[in-house]
Amino acid sequence: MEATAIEVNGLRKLYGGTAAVDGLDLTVRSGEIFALLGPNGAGKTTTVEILEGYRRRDGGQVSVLGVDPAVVHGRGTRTDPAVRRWRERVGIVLQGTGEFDELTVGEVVTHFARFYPAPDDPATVIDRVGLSAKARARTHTLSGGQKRRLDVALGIIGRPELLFLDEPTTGFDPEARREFWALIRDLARGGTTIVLTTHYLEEAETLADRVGVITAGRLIAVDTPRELGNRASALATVSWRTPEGVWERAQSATPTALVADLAARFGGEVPGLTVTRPTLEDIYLDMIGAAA
Ligand SMILES: Nc1ncnc2c1ncn2[C@@H]1O[C@H](COP(=O)(O)OP(=O)(O)OP(=O)(O)O)[C@@H](O)[C@H]1O
Repeated sequence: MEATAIEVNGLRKLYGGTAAVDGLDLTVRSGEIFALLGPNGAGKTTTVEILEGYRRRDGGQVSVLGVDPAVVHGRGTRTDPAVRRWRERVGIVLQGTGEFDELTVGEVVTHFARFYPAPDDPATVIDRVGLSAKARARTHTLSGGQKRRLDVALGIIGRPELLFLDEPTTGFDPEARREFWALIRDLARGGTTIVLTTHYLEEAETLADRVGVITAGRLIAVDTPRELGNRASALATVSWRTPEGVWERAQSATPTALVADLAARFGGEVPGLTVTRPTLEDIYLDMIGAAA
């Protein structure tokens, strides 16, 4: 397996002369969960679809599992064994399986399994995405969240090395989202590299080894969720309640010293004490605000 799953240098994509992706550099390591964050229209989907081989690019170098995805656009590539082999190694979670409305969940997953040389067992995959109770239901009868789970099942049935998920948990209820996160972690533990786009900062924080922030077609920051934008060393906010019942708050670079001081002042327990650092969402919003 390559140490680097995805390498992108100077990627450009123009729509009618306007750059939607404008010199984007990106490296995704094999085996990591990488989350792409960015406001609406930043260029996330365009970037991901170029990596998947679904869109052509106008400039830059791209390597996905050691292959330039642009090969899929060449003549006669549908039948080229090397291109087919690459496609089998890359899993994509598409939105919607409309044309299979009349088939059951089990039939659709079994049908997709036939496209792959060494697919997972359809019943196991249906169980993993939490759709066992719906295995015999026609897909047009599924709820929005259940359809999304089916999309995920179709993305992983071929046991891909690299899985792309574009806003995978939109429309999920909180419990379904947590189950989905467990599934993604499980896939990553099994060695699958995962690239996801999301607008849920909690999702990025919980799942991602690293996050990348895209604004205006460029990657402006990459780091672990804990370290992004110097988050780990950002000022902490300490708040507490005075004996008179008034809430106080102070920002501090040395919150431990402040808390020790308060403990001494109160002679023990500090009423209502909390120490917080900026959330990933705070840092992210600052970052895209500054880039705008
Ligand atoms: N087929 C297209 N034709 C013309 N412009 C397009 C096309 N697809 C995307 N764009 C434009 O490219 C820019 C980037 O779009 P993209 O879908 O990549 O953003 P995104 O970061 O995925 O946004 P979102 O978070 O809303 O999904 C936007 O300004 C969009 O209007």
